[in-house]
Amino acid sequence: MDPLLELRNVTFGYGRIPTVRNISLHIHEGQFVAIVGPSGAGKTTVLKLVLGLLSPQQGERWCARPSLRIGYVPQIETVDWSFPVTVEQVVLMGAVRRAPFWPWPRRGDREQAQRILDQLGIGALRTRHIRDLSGGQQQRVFLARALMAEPDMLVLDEPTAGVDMQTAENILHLLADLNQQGMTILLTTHDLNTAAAHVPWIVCLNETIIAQGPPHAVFTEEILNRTYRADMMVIHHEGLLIVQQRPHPHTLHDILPTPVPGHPPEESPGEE
Ligand SMILES: Nc1ncnc2c1ncn2[C@@H]1O[C@H](COP(=O)(O)OP(=O)(O)OP(=O)(O)O)[C@@H](O)[C@H]1O
Repeated sequence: MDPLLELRNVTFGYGRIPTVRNISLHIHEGQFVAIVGPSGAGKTTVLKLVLGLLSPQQGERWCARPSLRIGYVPQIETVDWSFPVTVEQVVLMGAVRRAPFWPWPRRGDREQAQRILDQLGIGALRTRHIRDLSGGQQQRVFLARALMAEPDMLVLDEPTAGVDMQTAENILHLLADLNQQGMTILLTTHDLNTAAAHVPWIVCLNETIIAQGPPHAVFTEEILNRTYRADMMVIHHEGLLIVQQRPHPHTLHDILPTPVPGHPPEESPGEE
């Protein structure tokens, strides 16, 4: 089967030096893919190449059809919150994109927005101001906006950034459910453990693709060390894969005070 979208040996740089090199990525219909890698590895850059917001300097972006609709969920940190809008207004912006010549929401659109919000577990927040929501709730609102446009594929930049572990788990679970219903999903994340538990195809990126495959195949110490250029540790526990950076003994030694025998450590100033 042909992929829905492909990057073919793509190289791109913002300046003269390439930011990402020789990226070959196939996204097939119904796939659920996570790009992982350290800060500055080029994850967002690859998403922008997939979205067509950046053009390859070498290689090419190939789409199965020109009408392919991609729903984009940006990093919530990049959104300007001073704009006074309600949850429903944000979600309805997705419908405007779908029918750009009809700027007013139709009753059917309102009902669809409510259905999507209910599906994402935030139906009760419809009239709330977006600024007053938690990070996890805001993330769902932007996911709802993307779904409102009835996309063929969802692209999410760091959907679990800035939320607690439980919320991150819920968001990934929700995306896994959408994928089960047939949605093609590509995301970036720093959260290796949640990705290992929920995402069936992982792309390890650091300027170029170091490896890609199912979590058990790519989350090895060798591949992670090359991806993160750090000493990574992989633990298999009760069927789960747990990834952690190995604590550096010198760092710990530098941080902790050396205890003097016979003298209890002093209490830090300012603490009651
Ligand atoms: N618009 C831009 N102009 C110039 N350089 C940029 C621009 N956007 C990103 N870069 C640089 O390109 C490199 C890759 O950035 P990118 O945002 O793709 O990384 P990332 O893996 O998504 O990082 P993070 O995990 O921190 O979000 C970084 O060194 C960054 O400073």
